[in-house]
Amino acid sequence: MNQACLYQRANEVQRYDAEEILQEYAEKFEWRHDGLDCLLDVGTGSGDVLMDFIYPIMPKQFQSVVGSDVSRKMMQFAEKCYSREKQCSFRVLDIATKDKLPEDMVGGFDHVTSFYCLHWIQNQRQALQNIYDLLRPEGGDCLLVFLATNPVFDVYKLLSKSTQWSPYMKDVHRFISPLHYSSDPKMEYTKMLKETGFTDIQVDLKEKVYIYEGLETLKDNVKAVCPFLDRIPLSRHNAFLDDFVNIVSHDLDLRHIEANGEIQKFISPYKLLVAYAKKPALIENLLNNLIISVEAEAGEAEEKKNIN
Ligand SMILES: C[S@@+](CC[C@H](N)C(=O)[O-])C[C@H]1O[C@@H](n2cnc3c(N)ncnc32)[C@H](O)[C@@H]1O
Ligand SMILES: CC(C)=CCC/C(C)=C/CC/C(C)=C/C(=O)O
Repeated sequence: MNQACLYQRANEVQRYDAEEILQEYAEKFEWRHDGLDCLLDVGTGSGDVLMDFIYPIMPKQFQSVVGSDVSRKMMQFAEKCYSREKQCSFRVLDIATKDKLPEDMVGGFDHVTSFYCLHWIQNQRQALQNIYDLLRPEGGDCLLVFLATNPVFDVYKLLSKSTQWSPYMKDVHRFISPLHYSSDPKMEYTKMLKETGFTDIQVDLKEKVYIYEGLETLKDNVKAVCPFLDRIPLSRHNAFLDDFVNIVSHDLDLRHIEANGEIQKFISPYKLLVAYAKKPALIENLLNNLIISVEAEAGEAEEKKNIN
């Protein structure tokens, strides 16, 4: 991710989706009876999505809203912009960490949200386990929104094969959504949520299209999120972006030129995965596990009976 201010200026599609998803799913959150809810947002970035769309839906006397991100620069930027807001703080946190989570965060949240972050992570199971552990032992819920597929990943793949850019993109697979090539992202993610211990799972896969109005709009969005630009000498950025646009236009055929031949639009068909799930209360979880093991034993006994 590149400069927080650049990202905040070029995140229209992320903002649009966050606002739309929260309008549809906010009512699913199970707020605490005492209203003293704590929410953690994962992959908060520059903070405007958290503060403009999530912060306003918190209960009146909520206890805390914590933005988190693996990028220290993003958290410093968000801190500078929003630290005056009540009960709001920002933490550096790698949601895919295999290390121990910060002790003061484990089991500390009633709700975890994440918007346009989890497709940056290959180890989805580790991220889900960490999200599960960050929720309270007495239960909580999460709303996770990220890209299952996006043409940008196909562009990255093609660019990584070119002699010019391959030296900077040898690890391109790290930046392609782990569900981009999945035949059934919804089933795959539902299975991962179940295996992590989540219940009341609702996973939706939303087919969407975003239209980038003009070449500079597209290039600004690429500059804001493309992880390879930081590795390429500044003097070659324009060449990279031109090759990016050429692939979009000619290889993927996603450019539309208006009749007058001047205005270019770039069409981005993508699939957004939206997952809501609950972490059951400890006792409920124990009962769930007991039911699962009893059912498994019953199944084995039935199989043995049929064999004999
Ligand atoms: C596209 S931005 C999304 C920001 C904001 N949620 C929004 O919707 O505009 C993705 C963010 O995820 C962060 N990110 C990437 N990998 C992460 C990880 N392993 N743990 C936490 N944050 C991560 C990036 O640093 C970046 O700020
Ligand atoms: C036409 C086309 C290929 C558009 C894609 C533009 C673009 C830069 C999409 C970024 C998707 C992404 C990884 C967003 C994010 O993580 O916030």
